[in-house]
Amino acid sequence: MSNQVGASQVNDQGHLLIGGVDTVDLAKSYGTPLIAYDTANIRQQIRGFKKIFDSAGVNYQISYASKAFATVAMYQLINQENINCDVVSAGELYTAMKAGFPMNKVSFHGNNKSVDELALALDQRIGCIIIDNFHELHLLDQLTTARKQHINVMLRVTPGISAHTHEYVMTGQEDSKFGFDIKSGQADSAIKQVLSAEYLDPIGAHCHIGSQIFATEGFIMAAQKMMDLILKWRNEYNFDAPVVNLGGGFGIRYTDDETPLHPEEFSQAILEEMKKIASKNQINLPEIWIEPGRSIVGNAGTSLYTIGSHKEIPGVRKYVAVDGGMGDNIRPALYQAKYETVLANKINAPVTQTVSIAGKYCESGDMLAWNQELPDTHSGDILAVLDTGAYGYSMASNYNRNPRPAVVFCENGKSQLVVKREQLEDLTRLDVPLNN
Ligand SMILES: Cc1ncc(COP(=O)(O)O)c(C=O)c1O
Ligand SMILES: N[C@@H](CCCC[NH3+])C(=O)O
Repeated sequence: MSNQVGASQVNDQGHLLIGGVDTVDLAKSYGTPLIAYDTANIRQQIRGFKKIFDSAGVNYQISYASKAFATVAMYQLINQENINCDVVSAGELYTAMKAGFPMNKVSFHGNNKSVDELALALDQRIGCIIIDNFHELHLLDQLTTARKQHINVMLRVTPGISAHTHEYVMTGQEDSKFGFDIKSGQADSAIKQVLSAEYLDPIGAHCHIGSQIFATEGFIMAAQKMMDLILKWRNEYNFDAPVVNLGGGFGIRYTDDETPLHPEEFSQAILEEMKKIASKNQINLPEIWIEPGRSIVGNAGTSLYTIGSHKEIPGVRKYVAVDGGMGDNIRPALYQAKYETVLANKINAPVTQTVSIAGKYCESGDMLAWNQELPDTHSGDILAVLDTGAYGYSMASNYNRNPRPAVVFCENGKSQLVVKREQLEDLTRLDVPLNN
């Protein structure tokens, strides 16, 4: 059994518990594939990020990067925990609206926001638009001028930091599609344009160096670059940026050999560095924003599947196939992401085999996990893939016309369905038959 499952997560029948709920019961009640969240874990992560800033009494915002997992119930939970969120599309913004999330606590990211998306953000009077490029700056200037409507804006800049992570999720390096480049002076031209735009109210600068980052060094370097930038803006353009947003990217443990930092450690490192630079330059500490996504929901989610077929190639490999796969978790296929699995209905049974977990999609690359040490497996057993809470459901697809799974929240021994399982009729809902 994986070290990631503690004794408190197993009941007398040897079944895995999530938020105190028996996963075998969850599979029976809601069917599989099913993504089950331990919502106490989500709350604990959020409170961990807040703790250090709260005890230091500084101004800060935790803005949940909702691309990691965005559903109505999730925005409601985030609101219960009284933090902000960021969205990257009209779809995420709409979901937050449906959840009754306070629009003044939303910021909007994206490297190619459409006119309609910007207009929706303005209609909703959201808290802040994080401008990514000159095209967007121009569009937003035109829109706000036509409406005579002010909006808070931040500039997303690329600080030129290459964080050690998968190249597809690196974003802070110079050669990136995101943000205004600092080195070549784009960030400076952009702030000048914002300062001369009547209805754009600049509140600061944003950067995001990448995702699944394990060390604090990258964030410390980012803090230095961002503070250098706002000091330059202060000296050259007389603009005192009230906010420095250092983005998200805080790494989590997916496998036993990974040892990520706790939210408190990331908050502490960022706060200390920002304070040090502010005091060295004798300026007030700006409000610090961070945007964790994965680290808020990643470890809280578990995907439950029912085992179906087995295939053993003697001397080569044994495949165990489950009733989901790349449609509900594309990460192994896309990033070679690694996960650990347990047999949820026989968690204490002795390990007898090394198997690889195959999905049901028509792709050889549709594998969920390789070389897993598991007890004997039979069709009908429930397999749990651990730590799938971030970028699993939010990147789900209907490939092969498989319906997307249901999602439940579990806390204090109770479960609540928060996303229904897609039905076959949902798959053709948008199809238009030929008319001749
Ligand atoms: C601008 C921005 N902020 C925050 C995040 C959240 O990142 P993570 O889920 O790694 O914390 C991302 C995604 O990488 C992002 O692009
Ligand atoms: N989708 C990625 C993270 C990308 C973050 C978006 N900027 C993942 O699953 O790891």
